[in-house]
Amino acid sequence: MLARTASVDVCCNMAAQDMLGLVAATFTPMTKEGEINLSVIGSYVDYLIHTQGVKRIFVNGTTGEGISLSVQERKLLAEEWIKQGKGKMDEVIVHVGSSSLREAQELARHAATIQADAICTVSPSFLKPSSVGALVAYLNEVASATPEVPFYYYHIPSLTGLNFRVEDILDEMKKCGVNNCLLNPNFRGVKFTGLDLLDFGQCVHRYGQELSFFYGVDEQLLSALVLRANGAVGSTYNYLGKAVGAMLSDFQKGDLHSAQNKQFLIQEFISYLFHQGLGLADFKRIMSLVSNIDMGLPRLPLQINETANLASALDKMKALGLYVTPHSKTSSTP
Ligand SMILES: CC(=O)N[C@H](C=O)[C@@H](O)[C@H](O)[C@H](O)CO
Ligand SMILES: CC(=O)C(=O)O
Repeated sequence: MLARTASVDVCCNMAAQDMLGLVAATFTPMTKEGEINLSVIGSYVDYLIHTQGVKRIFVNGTTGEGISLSVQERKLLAEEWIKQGKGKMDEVIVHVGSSSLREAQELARHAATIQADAICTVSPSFLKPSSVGALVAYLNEVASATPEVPFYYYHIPSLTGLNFRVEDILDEMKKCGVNNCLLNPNFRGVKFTGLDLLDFGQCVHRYGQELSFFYGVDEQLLSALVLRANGAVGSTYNYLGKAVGAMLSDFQKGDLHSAQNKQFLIQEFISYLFHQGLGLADFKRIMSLVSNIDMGLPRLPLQINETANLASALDKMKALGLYVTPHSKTSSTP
Protein backbone atom coordinates (compact mmCIF):
# COMPACT_ATOMS: atom_id res chain seq x y z
CA MET A 1 0.00 0.00 0.00
CA LEU A 2 1.90 2.70 1.23
CA ALA A 3 4.87 1.82 -0.57
CA ARG A 4 6.71 -1.17 0.56
CA THR A 5 9.39 0.73 -1.23
CA ALA A 6 9.30 3.59 1.26
CA SER A 7 12.68 3.53 2.82
CA VAL A 8 12.91 3.03 6.49
CA ASP A 9 14.52 6.36 7.25
CA VAL A 10 11.85 8.53 5.62
CA CYS A 11 8.84 6.75 6.97
CA CYS A 12 8.61 8.50 10.29
CA ASN A 13 7.67 11.76 8.69
CA MET A 14 5.68 10.28 5.89
CA ALA A 15 2.18 11.70 5.72
CA ALA A 16 -0.53 9.07 5.70
CA GLN A 17 -2.45 8.91 2.46
CA ASP A 18 -5.88 10.43 2.55
CA MET A 19 -8.19 7.80 1.18
CA LEU A 20 -7.19 4.23 0.52
CA GLY A 21 -10.73 2.91 0.12
CA LEU A 22 -12.18 -0.47 0.88
CA VAL A 23 -10.27 -3.57 1.83
CA ALA A 24 -12.15 -6.88 1.75
CA ALA A 25 -11.27 -9.22 4.60
CA THR A 26 -11.40 -12.41 2.59
CA PHE A 27 -13.07 -15.66 3.57
CA THR A 28 -10.96 -18.79 3.42
CA PRO A 29 -12.51 -21.13 0.87
CA MET A 30 -12.75 -24.72 2.07
CA THR A 31 -13.51 -28.03 0.40
CA LYS A 32 -16.34 -30.37 1.40
CA GLU A 33 -13.79 -32.24 3.48
CA GLY A 34 -12.96 -29.07 5.39
CA GLU A 35 -9.52 -28.50 3.86
CA ILE A 36 -8.43 -25.13 2.51
CA ASN A 37 -9.41 -24.79 -1.13
CA LEU A 38 -6.83 -22.82 -3.06
CA SER A 39 -8.42 -23.61 -6.42
CA VAL A 40 -11.13 -20.93 -6.25
CA ILE A 41 -8.92 -18.05 -5.12
CA GLY A 42 -8.28 -16.94 -8.70
CA SER A 43 -12.03 -16.54 -9.38
CA TYR A 44 -12.47 -14.92 -5.98
CA VAL A 45 -9.90 -12.24 -6.86
CA ASP A 46 -11.64 -11.60 -10.20
CA TYR A 47 -15.01 -11.42 -8.51
CA LEU A 48 -13.83 -8.80 -6.02
CA ILE A 49 -12.26 -6.68 -8.72
CA HIS A 50 -14.84 -6.96 -11.50
CA THR A 51 -18.07 -7.35 -9.60
CA GLN A 52 -17.41 -5.50 -6.35
CA GLY A 53 -14.80 -2.98 -7.48
CA VAL A 54 -12.56 -3.92 -4.55
CA LYS A 55 -8.81 -3.98 -5.19
CA ARG A 56 -7.42 -4.41 -1.71
CA ILE A 57 -7.60 -7.51 0.43
CA PHE A 58 -6.82 -8.49 3.98
CA VAL A 59 -6.14 -12.23 4.14
CA ASN A 60 -6.12 -14.72 7.01
CA GLY A 61 -7.86 -12.26 9.30
CA THR A 62 -10.95 -12.80 11.42
CA THR A 63 -13.19 -13.41 8.44
CA GLY A 64 -10.57 -15.72 6.94
CA GLU A 65 -10.46 -17.74 10.19
CA GLY A 66 -6.72 -17.10 10.23
CA ILE A 67 -6.38 -17.76 13.94
CA SER A 68 -7.98 -21.22 13.50
CA LEU A 69 -5.70 -22.29 10.67
CA SER A 70 -2.33 -24.01 10.90
CA VAL A 71 0.80 -22.06 10.11
CA GLN A 72 1.30 -24.16 6.99
CA GLU A 73 -2.23 -23.43 5.77
CA ARG A 74 -1.80 -19.73 6.41
CA LYS A 75 1.39 -19.70 4.37
CA LEU A 76 -0.20 -21.57 1.47
CA LEU A 77 -3.16 -19.21 1.49
CA ALA A 78 -1.05 -16.07 1.64
CA GLU A 79 1.04 -17.36 -1.27
CA GLU A 80 -2.00 -18.11 -3.37
CA TRP A 81 -3.69 -14.77 -2.69
CA ILE A 82 -0.53 -12.93 -3.62
CA LYS A 83 0.03 -15.05 -6.72
CA GLN A 84 -3.55 -14.59 -7.93
CA GLY A 85 -3.64 -10.93 -6.98
CA LYS A 86 -0.39 -10.06 -8.72
CA GLY A 87 -0.87 -7.29 -11.26
CA LYS A 88 -4.58 -7.14 -10.37
CA MET A 89 -4.91 -6.18 -6.71
CA ASP A 90 -3.52 -2.87 -5.50
CA GLU A 91 -2.68 -4.33 -2.17
CA VAL A 92 -2.57 -7.63 -0.32
CA ILE A 93 -2.26 -7.33 3.46
CA VAL A 94 -1.48 -10.53 5.36
CA HIS A 95 -2.65 -10.99 8.91
CA VAL A 96 0.10 -12.73 10.89
CA GLY A 97 -1.32 -12.55 14.42
CA SER A 98 -1.02 -15.62 16.60
CA SER A 99 -0.97 -16.47 20.27
CA SER A 100 2.58 -17.59 19.66
CA LEU A 101 5.04 -14.76 19.18
CA ARG A 102 7.38 -17.08 17.31
CA GLU A 103 4.65 -18.11 14.90
CA ALA A 104 3.67 -14.48 14.29
CA GLN A 105 7.31 -13.69 13.50
CA GLU A 106 7.58 -16.70 11.24
CA LEU A 107 4.44 -15.67 9.38
CA ALA A 108 5.72 -12.10 9.12
CA ARG A 109 8.98 -13.28 7.60
CA HIS A 110 7.09 -15.53 5.24
CA ALA A 111 4.86 -12.60 4.19
CA ALA A 112 8.01 -10.60 3.46
CA THR A 113 9.45 -13.39 1.35
CA ILE A 114 6.35 -13.61 -0.81
CA GLN A 115 6.22 -9.81 -1.11
CA ALA A 116 3.06 -9.04 0.77
CA ASP A 117 2.34 -5.32 0.62
CA ALA A 118 1.83 -5.12 4.37
CA ILE A 119 1.28 -7.22 7.47
CA CYS A 120 -1.02 -6.76 10.41
CA THR A 121 -1.38 -8.42 13.79
CA VAL A 122 -3.94 -8.74 16.56
CA SER A 123 -2.91 -9.09 20.16
CA PRO A 124 -2.78 -12.59 21.60
CA SER A 125 -6.05 -13.05 23.41
CA PHE A 126 -5.74 -16.15 25.61
CA LEU A 127 -2.66 -15.21 27.57
CA LYS A 128 -3.21 -11.49 27.15
CA PRO A 129 -0.79 -8.61 27.62
CA SER A 130 -1.49 -7.20 31.06
CA SER A 131 -0.56 -3.63 30.16
CA VAL A 132 -0.26 -1.31 27.20
CA GLY A 133 3.51 -1.60 27.61
CA ALA A 134 3.39 -5.38 27.28
CA LEU A 135 1.27 -5.16 24.15
CA VAL A 136 3.60 -2.62 22.58
CA ALA A 137 6.62 -4.78 23.42
CA TYR A 138 4.90 -7.72 21.72
CA LEU A 139 4.02 -5.68 18.61
CA ASN A 140 7.58 -4.43 18.48
CA GLU A 141 8.90 -7.99 18.38
CA VAL A 142 6.61 -8.87 15.47
CA ALA A 143 7.22 -5.64 13.55
CA SER A 144 10.96 -5.88 13.89
CA ALA A 145 11.00 -9.39 12.40
CA THR A 146 10.43 -7.73 9.02
CA PRO A 147 11.57 -4.12 9.28
CA GLU A 148 11.01 -3.47 5.59
CA VAL A 149 7.34 -4.48 5.50
CA PRO A 150 4.63 -1.96 6.47
CA PHE A 151 3.07 -3.08 9.71
CA TYR A 152 -0.41 -2.44 11.16
CA TYR A 153 -1.90 -3.12 14.56
CA TYR A 154 -5.30 -4.80 14.53
CA HIS A 155 -7.59 -3.54 17.29
CA ILE A 156 -10.65 -5.75 17.80
CA PRO A 157 -11.67 -5.62 21.48
CA SER A 158 -14.93 -7.56 20.93
CA LEU A 159 -12.86 -10.64 20.09
CA THR A 160 -9.60 -10.17 21.95
CA GLY A 161 -11.24 -8.91 25.12
CA LEU A 162 -8.46 -6.35 25.25
CA ASN A 163 -9.85 -2.95 26.03
CA PHE A 164 -6.79 -0.71 25.93
CA ARG A 165 -7.48 2.57 24.19
CA VAL A 166 -5.66 2.78 20.90
CA GLU A 167 -4.62 6.34 21.64
CA ASP A 168 -2.79 5.05 24.73
CA ILE A 169 -1.14 2.34 22.66
CA LEU A 170 0.09 4.93 20.16
CA ASP A 171 1.35 7.17 22.94
CA GLU A 172 3.30 4.25 24.35
CA MET A 173 4.71 3.50 20.89
CA LYS A 174 5.82 7.09 20.61
CA LYS A 175 7.72 6.72 23.88
CA CYS A 176 9.42 3.54 22.65
CA GLY A 177 10.22 4.66 19.14
CA VAL A 178 13.56 6.02 18.11
CA ASN A 179 13.99 9.28 16.19
CA ASN A 180 10.48 10.34 16.99
CA CYS A 181 9.06 7.33 15.15
CA LEU A 182 6.19 5.39 16.58
CA LEU A 183 7.54 2.05 17.64
CA ASN A 184 9.29 0.78 14.55
CA PRO A 185 9.90 2.73 11.39
CA ASN A 186 7.69 0.29 9.49
CA PHE A 187 4.68 0.94 11.73
CA ARG A 188 2.00 2.42 9.48
CA GLY A 189 -1.27 2.46 11.32
CA VAL A 190 -4.23 0.71 12.80
CA LYS A 191 -7.09 -1.44 11.65
CA PHE A 192 -9.60 -0.18 14.18
CA THR A 193 -12.48 -2.59 14.71
CA GLY A 194 -13.97 -0.96 17.77
CA LEU A 195 -17.10 0.98 18.56
CA ASP A 196 -15.35 3.75 20.47
CA LEU A 197 -15.39 6.67 18.07
CA LEU A 198 -14.01 8.98 20.75
CA ASP A 199 -10.83 6.91 20.81
CA PHE A 200 -10.84 6.61 17.01
CA GLY A 201 -11.26 10.35 16.50
CA GLN A 202 -8.48 11.21 18.92
CA CYS A 203 -6.15 8.75 17.21
CA VAL A 204 -6.76 10.45 13.87
CA HIS A 205 -6.52 13.89 15.45
CA ARG A 206 -3.18 13.17 17.10
CA TYR A 207 -1.58 10.71 14.69
CA GLY A 208 -3.42 11.10 11.38
CA GLN A 209 -0.49 12.94 9.79
CA GLU A 210 1.86 10.02 10.17
CA LEU A 211 -0.37 6.96 10.30
CA SER A 212 -3.29 5.46 8.39
CA PHE A 213 -6.47 4.43 10.15
CA PHE A 214 -8.75 1.79 8.70
CA TYR A 215 -12.14 1.38 10.27
CA GLY A 216 -13.52 -2.12 10.77
CA VAL A 217 -17.10 -1.90 11.95
CA ASP A 218 -18.77 -1.96 8.56
CA GLU A 219 -22.24 -1.00 9.72
CA GLN A 220 -21.07 2.39 10.95
CA LEU A 221 -18.35 3.23 8.49
CA LEU A 222 -19.78 6.60 7.55
CA SER A 223 -19.30 7.90 11.09
CA ALA A 224 -15.63 6.95 10.90
CA LEU A 225 -15.26 8.59 7.48
CA VAL A 226 -16.51 11.81 9.01
CA LEU A 227 -13.64 11.45 11.49
CA ARG A 228 -11.23 11.08 8.56
CA ALA A 229 -10.73 7.32 8.39
CA ASN A 230 -8.33 6.50 5.56
CA GLY A 231 -10.34 3.47 4.54
CA ALA A 232 -12.10 0.40 5.83
CA VAL A 233 -11.31 -3.27 6.26
CA GLY A 234 -14.28 -5.56 6.63
CA SER A 235 -16.02 -8.80 5.90
CA THR A 236 -19.03 -7.26 4.19
CA TYR A 237 -16.96 -5.63 1.42
CA ASN A 238 -16.76 -9.10 -0.09
CA TYR A 239 -20.38 -8.84 -1.13
CA LEU A 240 -21.29 -5.20 -0.47
CA GLY A 241 -18.15 -3.68 -1.99
CA LYS A 242 -20.00 -1.95 -4.81
CA ALA A 243 -22.70 -0.57 -2.52
CA VAL A 244 -20.28 0.69 0.10
CA GLY A 245 -17.97 2.01 -2.64
CA ALA A 246 -20.89 4.15 -3.86
CA MET A 247 -21.38 5.51 -0.34
CA LEU A 248 -17.70 6.31 -0.13
CA SER A 249 -17.80 8.12 -3.40
CA ASP A 250 -20.82 10.22 -2.32
CA PHE A 251 -18.97 11.08 0.83
CA GLN A 252 -15.86 12.11 -1.07
CA LYS A 253 -17.93 14.28 -3.39
CA GLY A 254 -19.38 16.01 -0.36
CA ASP A 255 -22.88 14.62 -0.83
CA LEU A 256 -23.43 13.67 2.77
CA HIS A 257 -27.17 13.26 2.44
CA SER A 258 -26.85 10.66 -0.26
CA ALA A 259 -24.04 8.90 1.64
CA GLN A 260 -26.26 8.77 4.72
CA ASN A 261 -29.09 7.22 2.76
CA LYS A 262 -26.74 4.56 1.45
CA GLN A 263 -25.38 3.91 4.93
CA PHE A 264 -28.94 3.46 6.21
CA LEU A 265 -29.64 0.77 3.61
CA ILE A 266 -26.37 -1.01 4.36
CA GLN A 267 -27.22 -0.87 8.05
CA GLU A 268 -30.70 -2.21 7.33
CA PHE A 269 -29.17 -5.21 5.60
CA ILE A 270 -26.53 -5.94 8.27
CA SER A 271 -29.10 -5.46 11.00
CA TYR A 272 -31.38 -7.90 9.19
CA LEU A 273 -28.58 -10.49 9.20
CA PHE A 274 -28.02 -10.03 12.92
CA HIS A 275 -31.73 -10.34 13.64
CA GLN A 276 -31.89 -13.56 11.68
CA GLY A 277 -29.19 -14.91 13.98
CA LEU A 278 -26.58 -14.88 11.24
CA GLY A 279 -22.97 -14.33 12.25
CA LEU A 280 -19.50 -14.57 10.78
CA ALA A 281 -19.82 -18.32 10.13
CA ASP A 282 -22.88 -17.67 8.01
CA PHE A 283 -21.42 -14.69 6.18
CA LYS A 284 -19.25 -17.24 4.39
CA ARG A 285 -22.39 -18.92 3.04
CA ILE A 286 -23.83 -15.58 2.04
CA MET A 287 -20.67 -14.96 0.06
CA SER A 288 -21.11 -18.30 -1.76
CA LEU A 289 -24.69 -17.39 -2.63
CA VAL A 290 -23.92 -13.89 -3.79
CA SER A 291 -20.72 -14.64 -5.72
CA ASN A 292 -21.53 -18.13 -7.05
CA ILE A 293 -18.13 -19.22 -5.82
CA ASP A 294 -18.22 -22.07 -3.34
CA MET A 295 -16.58 -20.91 -0.11
CA GLY A 296 -17.40 -24.11 1.74
CA LEU A 297 -18.23 -24.13 5.42
CA PRO A 298 -16.30 -22.57 8.26
CA ARG A 299 -14.08 -24.77 10.37
CA LEU A 300 -14.86 -25.62 13.99
CA PRO A 301 -15.19 -24.02 16.47
CA LEU A 302 -17.25 -21.82 14.14
CA GLN A 303 -20.56 -23.36 13.33
CA ILE A 304 -23.26 -22.21 10.98
CA ASN A 305 -26.77 -21.39 12.08
CA GLU A 306 -28.67 -24.30 10.51
CA THR A 307 -32.06 -22.76 11.07
CA ALA A 308 -31.33 -19.43 9.42
CA ASN A 309 -32.93 -18.69 6.12
CA LEU A 310 -30.12 -17.65 3.81
CA ALA A 311 -32.36 -17.24 0.79
CA SER A 312 -34.27 -14.55 2.64
CA ALA A 313 -31.00 -12.71 3.28
CA LEU A 314 -30.32 -12.71 -0.43
CA ASP A 315 -33.85 -11.48 -1.12
CA LYS A 316 -33.36 -8.71 1.39
CA MET A 317 -30.09 -7.70 -0.26
CA LYS A 318 -31.85 -7.56 -3.61
CA ALA A 319 -34.84 -5.65 -2.25
CA LEU A 320 -32.54 -3.01 -0.79
CA GLY A 321 -30.75 -2.63 -4.12
CA LEU A 322 -27.44 -3.87 -2.70
CA TYR A 323 -27.00 -7.01 -4.78
CA VAL A 324 -24.74 -7.06 -7.84
CA THR A 325 -24.93 -9.88 -10.37
CA PRO A 326 -21.53 -11.57 -10.72
CA HIS A 327 -19.52 -10.51 -13.71
CA SER A 328 -19.82 -13.46 -16.10
CA LYS A 329 -16.12 -14.27 -16.19
CA THR A 330 -15.97 -14.66 -12.44
CA SER A 331 -18.77 -17.10 -11.80
CA SER A 332 -18.03 -20.72 -11.27
CA THR A 333 -20.40 -23.47 -10.31
CA PRO A 334 -20.42 -24.16 -6.59
C1 LIG B 1 -16.05 -8.87 14.51
C2 LIG B 1 -15.78 -8.85 13.04
O1 LIG B 1 -15.74 -9.88 12.39
N1 LIG B 1 -15.58 -7.68 12.49
C3 LIG B 1 -15.35 -7.50 11.10
C4 LIG B 1 -14.07 -6.81 10.84
O2 LIG B 1 -13.21 -6.58 11.63
C5 LIG B 1 -16.46 -6.70 10.45
O3 LIG B 1 -16.22 -6.63 9.08
C6 LIG B 1 -17.81 -7.31 10.72
O4 LIG B 1 -17.85 -8.62 10.21
C7 LIG B 1 -18.92 -6.49 10.10
O5 LIG B 1 -18.85 -5.18 10.56
C8 LIG B 1 -20.29 -7.06 10.40
O6 LIG B 1 -20.53 -6.93 11.75
C1 LIG C 1 -13.20 -8.03 9.15
C2 LIG C 1 -11.78 -8.06 9.28
O1 LIG C 1 -11.16 -7.10 9.16
C3 LIG C 1 -11.17 -9.35 9.48
O2 LIG C 1 -11.75 -10.30 9.00
O3 LIG C 1 -10.13 -9.46 10.09
